[in-house]
This record gives sequence, structure tokens and C-alpha cells, in this order.
Amino acid sequence: MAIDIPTFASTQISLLAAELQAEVDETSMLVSLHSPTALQRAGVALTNLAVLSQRTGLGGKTVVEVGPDGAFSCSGDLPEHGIRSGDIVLLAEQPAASGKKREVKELERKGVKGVVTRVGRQGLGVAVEEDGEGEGEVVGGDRRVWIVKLADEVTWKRMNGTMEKMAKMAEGEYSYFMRVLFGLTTPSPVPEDLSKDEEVGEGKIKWFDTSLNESQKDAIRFALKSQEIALIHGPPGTGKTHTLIELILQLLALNPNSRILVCGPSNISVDNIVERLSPHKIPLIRLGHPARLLPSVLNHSLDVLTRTSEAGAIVKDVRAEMDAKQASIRKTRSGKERKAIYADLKELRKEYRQREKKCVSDLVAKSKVVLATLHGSGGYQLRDEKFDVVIIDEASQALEAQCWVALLSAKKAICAGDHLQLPPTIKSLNSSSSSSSFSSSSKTSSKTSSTSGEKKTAKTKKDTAASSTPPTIPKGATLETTLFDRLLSLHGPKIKRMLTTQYRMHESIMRFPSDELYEGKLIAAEGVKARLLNQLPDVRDVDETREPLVFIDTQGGDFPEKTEDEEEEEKKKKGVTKRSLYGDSKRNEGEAMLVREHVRCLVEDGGVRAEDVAVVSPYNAQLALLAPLKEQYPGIELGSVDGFQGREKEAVIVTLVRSNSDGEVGFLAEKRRLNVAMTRPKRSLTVIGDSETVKKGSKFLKKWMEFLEENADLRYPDLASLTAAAAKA
Ligand SMILES: Nc1ncnc2c1ncn2[C@@H]1O[C@H](COP(=O)(O)OP(=O)(O)OP(=O)(O)O)[C@@H](O)[C@H]1O
Repeated sequence: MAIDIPTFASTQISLLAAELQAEVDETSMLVSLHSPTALQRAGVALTNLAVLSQRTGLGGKTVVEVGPDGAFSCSGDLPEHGIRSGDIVLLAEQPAASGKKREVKELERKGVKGVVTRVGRQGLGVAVEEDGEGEGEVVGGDRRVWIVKLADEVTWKRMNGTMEKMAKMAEGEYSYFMRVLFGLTTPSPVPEDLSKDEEVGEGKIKWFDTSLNESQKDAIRFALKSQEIALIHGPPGTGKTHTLIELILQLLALNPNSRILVCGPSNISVDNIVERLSPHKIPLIRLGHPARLLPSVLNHSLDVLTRTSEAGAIVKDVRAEMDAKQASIRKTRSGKERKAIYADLKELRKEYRQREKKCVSDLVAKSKVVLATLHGSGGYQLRDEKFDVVIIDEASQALEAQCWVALLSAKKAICAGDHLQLPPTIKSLNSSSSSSSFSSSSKTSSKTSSTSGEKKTAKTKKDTAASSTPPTIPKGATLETTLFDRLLSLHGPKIKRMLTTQYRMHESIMRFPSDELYEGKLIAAEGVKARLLNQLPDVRDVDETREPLVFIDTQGGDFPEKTEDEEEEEKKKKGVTKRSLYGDSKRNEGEAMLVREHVRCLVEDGGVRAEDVAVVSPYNAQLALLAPLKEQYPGIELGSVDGFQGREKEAVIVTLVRSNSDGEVGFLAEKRRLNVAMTRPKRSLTVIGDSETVKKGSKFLKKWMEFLEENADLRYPDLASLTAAAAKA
């Protein structure tokens, strides 16, 4: 069904506003209720830091480097934390650990906002906002500082700006591409069978990578032939990125004059492509702050090129002057002098920007392929640039508004993704019921931080609603509907090609997701279909390393789940009043014991390296319970399902947690979450769960449990002997 563009845009604006509000409220709630130390443990803050230095980064921004305050760290290393580059943070003087309530607003007055540009073992960099009040206050003295994660208003502004533009466009301004993407017209037809001859465009396709499989070749032919839109559906491990690289090379081979913009929702998704594209020696440039990029792609980063290229020479002297000024701030004690330095810096920054702009536009104009995050593509560097094709990787993990930042001036788009894995995570209340329970996640932040697919507490939700006035949003509209989803339901499978050979999982691990979600079309590549743990170097042949699929069924009621809040209630009775950060997240002590025992068998008896093992759970409280495993088996990873999307491991243990007499399964009912959970392993998947409870959750869950009962190495644990063994250990 066609969609009215202004209505779409204004709905997005309302949804985005609600989302931003939810994020802001969540931060406020966390900050006001918990001490800096507790926030650090939850992955949203870093405490006891000292300002180490300041320098000038891209855009003339001041980058403040912070590291552990010597008085609090012997090793000089940062403690375990959940701050990632790209996060929006507040850098402020650390409040005393009093029981006093803190307000975010008050903290903001005392500090400066910025973007984390670099995260290292011993410190991190924050590019601070230039006009932040009190800038000198924070970075000047020798005070102890901390950083707290804030809502990402920068990304929001870009999306909102794009939607506002769309809302205001007159019908005559819509491009053919836009009309197709909103169903006002149909996509130009693409010949059904492209495989007979290799004729595409002017000449024959000569494959750069001859190892491509048929489904990959077919997807590339289709994407080359399509005029406006092509979706490349890549189930887990099917070589989506691999396919995109060949596609980019083919686009350029067919038309050496074409210019391509390649985007993804995260820095890592973009860097991944830069890394794989760079050996092909095509002129490419990566936009984005260099400190946020993988070291291996730095040579293509705009910032580095502005320093090293000829065009960059004119920028250099201003930068040097700015750096010298920055350095002098720390030496100055007088407020008056500092003020004067800031005024000089402001002027220099202006000049720097002008010179840099010229240099940047020269560099961008020379590049055939420009790569940036979706919101990065909305930066000033690309303001007047035109591209023949826009490619979006991981499109099913991006908000649609985010995609339009890159698509607004596009003529043709190719989107790769998998709508059967998790969509972007949404915090606002308007999301659909089954999946409304998920909050922020990022691929890199796994650990036991708060960034899993859970809402903190049911109470938080109500609090959030009460503290803000949500804008009116049409019924059924949700940010969770991605561009990928919407286009599929708008135009159907004719705009899509699916990759069908997967290069990750043992055949038995692949079977269920393939049959239930991918129409039975997945094929395990020859090299992976029978791979077992016991074939890895130094791994011994024991029960745990011999089986690709193990199901430890905890049915019978001996392994009940618990809610953190229930335990908090018990604590309260004993006089402990602080509320848990994990709220109503569930945990299951019995399952945790089984996880520990299984890890022990894999690593100690089987000789599997801890780095090759991951424990994945939908519930943060369960991960918190298992956290000591990381000390016992350094290198092991514990992650939320949401945080583990896009990752893989040799052996994965999934602990489902839910076990109750009501058959309550919460957000286990979300197929896409389960799909992600069960498709992470290469050689070994161990599922621990109560089949009785889980079966009641949904048809899909019932089928999964039945599949495991029939096909997995089935085990019924005995709690008494397990407890005895644990006590002995
Ligand atoms: N045609 C191929 N022949 C051999 N190996 C391949 C082929 N295509 C992909 N692979 C391998 O499969 C693995 C997954 O590929 P890639 O990283 O491109 O997948 P992806 O689909 O982007 O990943 P994800 O599952 O995270 O979406 C890689 O190790 C890649 O080298």
C-alpha cells in the first residue's frame, strides 16, 4: 500500500521524539537512583578519572583524554566498563559518593557533553562540545572526574532534520526513487532469470572473486540490474558483506565513472567493508572521526588524509597553533587568562574549519567510494555530493529515519540485511507488545552491562510515561518497522534475493532456524557442515566436544526462575533498601550452575580455549549471576542475545532462564531474538532451559523444544548431585 510521505515523516518525527524522551528519562532515572560506582558496574559510567591531556581533533574539536586517577588504579588500566566510542557522554567533576539524589540537569551544568572518540585499555578520549559552559571548569584543574552515558541527541537531530525535510517536500520534488520506496509507483521490472547469460549492462560479468556461490552471484546480478531498489537478504553466516564487496567492484567495473556511497548503522559495520575493500585499490574514503575507526582503516579516513595528503598541508599549521594553545590551558591557573585563550581558540577554530572544508571537499570529490555511518552521511562533507548508488549494510538493524539520512538524494539503493534477526532496539513505549521490552544494545557492548534486550524495570516504564508527555502517534506505528521490513511488505519478494549457503554453523545447528525461518533453504557449506569442537587443535574428544547440539532440559520444577525484584523484596525485609539495577530481570540459579558445569567440562575436560566459548542469555540478571566465570576462565564471553547479534563463537551456551508454572516466557517469545541466540555457534550449541515452561510460550518455541528433544543430545540434570558437586568445587 502506498504511503503518504508527509504523514510518514511526521509520524517518524513523533516516534523519534518519544524515543529520545525515553532515553533521556532512562538516563535521569539511573543517575538519580544510583551511585557513580553502581552506574559504572551497570556499564553506563566510568568513575575516578583524571584529565590527562587535550588536543585538537577533526572539525577543530577539543579532544580531552582521560585515564584512571593514579590514586585509584595501581595498574593504570581502566576497570571493566560499558562505554564505547561513539557514545554521547557527560564529562564532569565526580560527585561525592553521598546518598544525595542527583539530577542529570544539575550534573550537566557542572560538566561538558561530548562524544567518546577513542576507548583504550588505559584511557579514553572525549571530543567535547566547544560552547559547553564551564568547559574550563572540568578540564582545567586537577579534579577527579567521571563520565556518564547520555541520550544520543546528535544522531536524533540528524534523523529529525531529514524527516522534517521530507515532511515539507512538495509532491513535485519527489524523485522517482522516493516514489518507488513509498509505493507511489512500482519498481522498474528486472528480468526474472538472470543466470543464463552473464549479460548485465554493457558487458559480461567477470567475477573478481571466483569462489562466490550461486546465490551470491544471483544477488549481485539482481542488484546490478535493478533500477531503484534491491534487497539482499543474508541469513546468519551467508556472506552478506562478502557479497557487497564483489557488488561494489562490479558496479565500478560496469561503470568506471559511477560514485557509490556505502553506509551502515554502526562504525564497525562500515569499517568491516573498508577493511575488505581496501586491498582492491579503488579510490575510497571513510568519513567519521578517526578515533572511532578501526586502526586498520585509518589510512582511508578523511582526517588522516587531511593530514597526510597534499591538500591537507594548508590545514596543518592552524592545527599546530591550536594544539599549542590547548596545551597552555592546563598550565594556566588564572581564569582571566584562560578566557582569553578560549577566545583565541574560537577564532582559530573558525579558520581551521574553512581550510578544512576546502580540503575535505577536494578529497571527497576524488573518491569513487565514500563510506560513512548512516548518520555520518548527513554531515557537512557530503552536503552537495551526488551518488549513483547508495548501499546500506545491516539495513535491518537501522531505523528507517536513519536510512533516509543517506537516501534522500539517492537514485538507487541496495540494502543488505536479515529482517528475521533483531531490529534496532527501541526504548519508547509505542513499540509492539512482544518486543517493547527491549532497550538499547550495541554489538560491541556485551559483557554484563545493562545493554541487553531488557527494560530495566516494569516500574521504570510507568515512571517514564508519567514524567513526559508523549506526542500523539498513530496506532500501530513503531520505530521497529525498518525500511527493510516495510519495503518487503510493500513490494514483496520480487525486490529481494536471498543468500542461501551459510559458512558458519554445523548442519545440525542450522537445521531448525533454516526450516522454521528461512523456508528450509539454507545449505551448510562443505567446510562447515560437519565441523566439531573435537577437531580443533588441542581439543580432546569428550562428550561435550563431540556433540554439535546439546539440550539440557531442566523441566520438572527443580530449577525455578527468580526475579531480581523478588530478591530485593527479601533484602528489604532484612533492612537493605537500595533497588537493583537489573529491576525485574530474571535469573535462574540452577541453570547458572549448569552453565558453570558445562563450561568446566568444555574448558577443563575438553581443552577448548575459553576464548572460543560464549554464554548467551536474554536476561541481564542471569549474566550478572554468571559474571565470576570471567575471572575463572579469562577470555570467555558473557553476552546478552541482543548484544551478540552479528557475532560468532566456536561454542555457545544459551541459558533461557524462564521456568515457572504459568508458562510465562516474556520476551523469549520473540522469534527473532531466539534466531539470533541459536545461530551464533559454529561447532557447538548447548541450550539450557525448562522445556515444559518454554513450550507454552509460542508455537515456534514449542516446535523448537520438540526439535531439540528429537535431535539434540538430551540431558536431564539432577539438582541434588549438581549442588553436591558445586559445593565440592
Ligand atoms: N563464497 C564464499 N566462499 C567461501 N567462504 C565464504 C563465501 N562467502 C562468504 N564466505 C565466508 O563466510 C563468512 C561470513 O561472511 P561475511 O562476514 O561476509 O558474512 P555476513 O553475512 O556479512 O555475516 P553475518 O552472518 O554476521 O551477517 C566469512 O568467513 C566469509 O569468508
